[in-house]
Amino acid sequence: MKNGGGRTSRIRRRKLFRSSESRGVNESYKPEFIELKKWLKDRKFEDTNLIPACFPGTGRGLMSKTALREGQTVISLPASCLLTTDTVIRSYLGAYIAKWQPPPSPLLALCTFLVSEKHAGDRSSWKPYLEVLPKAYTCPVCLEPEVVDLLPSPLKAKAWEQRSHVWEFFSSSRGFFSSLQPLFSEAVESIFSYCALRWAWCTVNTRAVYMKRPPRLCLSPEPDTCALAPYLDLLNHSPDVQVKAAFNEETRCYEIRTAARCGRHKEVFICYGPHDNHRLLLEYGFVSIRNPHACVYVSKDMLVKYLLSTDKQMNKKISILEDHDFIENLTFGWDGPSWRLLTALKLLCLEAEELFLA
Ligand SMILES: C[S@@+](CC[C@H](N)C(=O)[O-])C[C@H]1O[C@@H](n2cnc3c(N)ncnc32)[C@H](O)[C@@H]1O
Repeated sequence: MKNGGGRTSRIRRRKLFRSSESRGVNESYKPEFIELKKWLKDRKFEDTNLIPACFPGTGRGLMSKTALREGQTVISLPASCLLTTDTVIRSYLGAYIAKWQPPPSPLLALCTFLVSEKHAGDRSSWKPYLEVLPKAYTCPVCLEPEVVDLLPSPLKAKAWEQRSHVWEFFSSSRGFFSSLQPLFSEAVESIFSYCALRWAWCTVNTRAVYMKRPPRLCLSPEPDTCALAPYLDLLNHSPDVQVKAAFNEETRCYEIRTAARCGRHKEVFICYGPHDNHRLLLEYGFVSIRNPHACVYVSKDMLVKYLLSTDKQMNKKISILEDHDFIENLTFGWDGPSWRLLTALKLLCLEAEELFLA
């Protein structure tokens, strides 16, 4: 048909739409990526099959230059490119960390290094990496309070918890920041401000890869598991892909292997975990449209409102659920109610005599 309303043209349009959905615009010509590639090369990173690109659905990410086979290593980043607590302790901050009591946490060490290097600007040997990091984030801690209040519960409560957690992280670190004054000509309060620390916290939270480091006496005993991996951290999340990601002790590289084939000029994804959209927004500041883990939360208030308003055993039933940690994370997913929700509903629907037998 010539008017474009027929079946063939509908199929063609659908195909075109699908391919344009994943088609990225090459960004490797941008000065910040040219500098980053040079910096990585100096640290023995061998150019990969990937190039930075901007995608209509997911924003900035990495695109395959060639088709990728199943099991192929897509990126292999030498240890010298990774930013870990080892990097921080070996730096000018090491002596100050070693002196400070109680010892700073691994997270505080990483965040302090990021803020300090960002402040150093052109003098920082990490400048090419810092230049490609986002200037701002969209995690709830960065949103206006009025926007946080529009989030659905229980995400709203978790978002407020995140804001107090980051504020507390900042307040409790002020003493340590003061101890760094000899390193700077400006007042540390203006360098290690709340906004600067929040930016560093979001950088680590949204971009770090998992890499377990042995405990160190100069750091607090919290798990030391975060490493910043320049360039590799441009990979976006898809709930549908499977990859193998780990530090290879033999090659001394952090490696990512595909578990399935990937076409040429397609966005290459990794999976950040089987997260629902609440968790993705909270931890990474985005939601995934076709998320198989998406779910709707059913709150205690909703259960009480629709099930129990006339039930004389209501308080007892609710307290049983609370005692057994069954009042939170009750969800409906694509397949219907979760096992937790069904279990809670079964208990809430028991007759009085059944409840005493239970
Ligand atoms: C590890 S970084 C990935 C690279 C990032 N897009 C960038 O430009 O630097 C993680 C961040 O990328 C974004 N992101 C990751 N996967 C996404 C997706 N499927 N859709 C939209 N944004 C995504 C989120 O902002 C997330 O916090």
